[in-house]
Amino acid sequence: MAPLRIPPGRRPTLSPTLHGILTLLRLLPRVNRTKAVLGALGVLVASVLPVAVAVVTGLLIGSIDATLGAGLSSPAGRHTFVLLAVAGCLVMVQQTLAPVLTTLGETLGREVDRELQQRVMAAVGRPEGTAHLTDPQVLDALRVVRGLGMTEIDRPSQAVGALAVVLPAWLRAVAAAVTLVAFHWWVGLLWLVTWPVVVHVMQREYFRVGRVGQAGSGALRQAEYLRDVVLTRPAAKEVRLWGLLDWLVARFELAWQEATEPVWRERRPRVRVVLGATGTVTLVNLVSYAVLAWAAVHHDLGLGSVAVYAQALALANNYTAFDDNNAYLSFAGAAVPRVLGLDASLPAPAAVPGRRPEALPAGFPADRISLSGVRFRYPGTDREALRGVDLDIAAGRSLAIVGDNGAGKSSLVKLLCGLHTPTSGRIRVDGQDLAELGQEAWRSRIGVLFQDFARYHLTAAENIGMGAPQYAGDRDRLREAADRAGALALIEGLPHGWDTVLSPEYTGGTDLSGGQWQRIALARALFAVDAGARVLILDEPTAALDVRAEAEIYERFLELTAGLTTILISHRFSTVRCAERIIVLEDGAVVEDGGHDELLAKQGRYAAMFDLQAARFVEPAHGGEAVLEIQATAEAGHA
Ligand SMILES: Nc1ncnc2c1ncn2[C@@H]1O[C@H](COP(=O)(O)OP(=O)(O)OP(=O)(O)O)[C@@H](O)[C@H]1O
Repeated sequence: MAPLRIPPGRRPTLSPTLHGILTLLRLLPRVNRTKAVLGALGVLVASVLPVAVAVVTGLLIGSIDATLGAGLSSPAGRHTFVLLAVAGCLVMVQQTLAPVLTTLGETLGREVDRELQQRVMAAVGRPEGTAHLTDPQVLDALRVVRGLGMTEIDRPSQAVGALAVVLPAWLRAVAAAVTLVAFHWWVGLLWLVTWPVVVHVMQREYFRVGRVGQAGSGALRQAEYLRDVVLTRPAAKEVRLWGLLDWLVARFELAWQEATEPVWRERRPRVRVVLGATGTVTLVNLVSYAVLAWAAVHHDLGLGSVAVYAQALALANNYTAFDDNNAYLSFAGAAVPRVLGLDASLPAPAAVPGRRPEALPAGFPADRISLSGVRFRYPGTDREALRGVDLDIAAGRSLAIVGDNGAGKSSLVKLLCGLHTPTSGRIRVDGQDLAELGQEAWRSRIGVLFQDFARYHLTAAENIGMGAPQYAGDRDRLREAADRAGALALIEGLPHGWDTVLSPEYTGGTDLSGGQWQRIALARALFAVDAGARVLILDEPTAALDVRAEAEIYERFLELTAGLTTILISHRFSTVRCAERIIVLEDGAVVEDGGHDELLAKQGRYAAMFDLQAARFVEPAHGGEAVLEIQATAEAGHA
């Protein structure tokens, strides 16, 4: 099926920014009509008010001369007082309106975020196929929606942007306050004290709200996860097959509300603080304007001075504490220490006591890897994944680990790779404690194919080259590793060969089958071996391979692993039996240890598992004879 294309739509005749603003404005009444109407009225009043203040202030200045001539109780004097009262009222309304408008904009903005995400989820879920989920144009559009999460306001970059606006405003206000000191020292001082206090109170309030928002980030992440289940490929087939779309959209809304409700609940008491803060500013304004008027009326000031101080007062009011930028500053302020705290709590390798980061000798490990009394519990869990493992792994030999699901096989591998440290017990490599080896040097000695290996949305060359980035540009080495993993023909047959991006989500990219991906991942591990790794760890290396590929690996196992310390994990006994030595892990402990024939002869756990698997390949005769057939196969296996 051809990928869907987003229709280009009507070409905007206006600038893209203006076009976007108009589109958003059209959307607002559909999201919340009441808030949209209130917002429109608020914007109108807030735009007109400063003009009105300027006009009234001008009239006020102009009226003073007449008042001076006719006296305070004359009609001209009363006119001046009326103008003064009107100017004061207008400033008061202006100050109160700003935070109300900010809050309204924020709440409406959140609703727009939710609405857009729900719309996109519904749209992306609508087509029967999934091809559009690999269309770069569609994905580019989806990425914009992904950026609509609440975490946007936690971004330090927002704080930087806010500083660029807030700092000049603060400085202007300080300069204005200093100018007012020349009028009356205490008026200037009043402004110099009032605004920092108001800013501090408001910042504390924003910070508190920001922290509440961050506390809900778990629920928000779940909302984002549910949204992404619909928007991305991995679950796209199941979403359609089981008709999950409506359920996912409803669950998204629940999680979204769970994340955002506490924030809005917490914001309510803020009204008290906001009113207190704006009330204080209003009072300081009233006192300042009254003193200024008094001075003007009593000839203490010339007209020019009055105008200057009046402008200074207006400027002092620019020292804003209530707008979005202030909120961004404090929300990001709450996020930054959190990030720094996390950074500080994760020690750099050099901080591990006793670690010797020096290079390892060539051929390391040359003797053995020894585990003694190794116990391991994943952080935050009660159950032990490994319960006292004692094991000597001879260098240059192959060891297979078998066991039921959850027995601890992959956990053991993670410990050997140094990705986790044992809760107790020790791992030594050629006699040196693994914890004290330089981790970078140790990991360069390991080539690993994880069970859940990564499928990088990068080129075939990069996917393999990542096994040893220092040689990633060496095509001959890459070819050799790919050849040994049985991936060379596959790569050379790709549309752009080695430069093909292994993801259909990019132009010219392509996806691979599970088995093909496994060959790429095996090539990556072998590439690391070619670059000097001496330990090869293969966790389920043939699980997704076809019969022929598996047989190939089986036949070439000795050649592939020659001279290496190989640790093989597999549920496929045809692969396991290639290893020179096999251990059985059960519930986090080694319960059997020996060669394939030895363990079969033992008739223990290994033999039982082997027999069970071998029996599946035997055509059962009819009814009760099947059991006899299994037994016969088991015996044949032992022979
Ligand atoms: N990241 C993790 N966090 C917490 N517990 C984990 C984690 N990974 C594994 N476990 C638990 O540790 C135990 C051992 O898991 P492990 O993956 O080592 O088993 P396994 O033998 O490799 O299983 P399988 O054959 O299914 O791959 C299991 O009980 C599992 O639930």
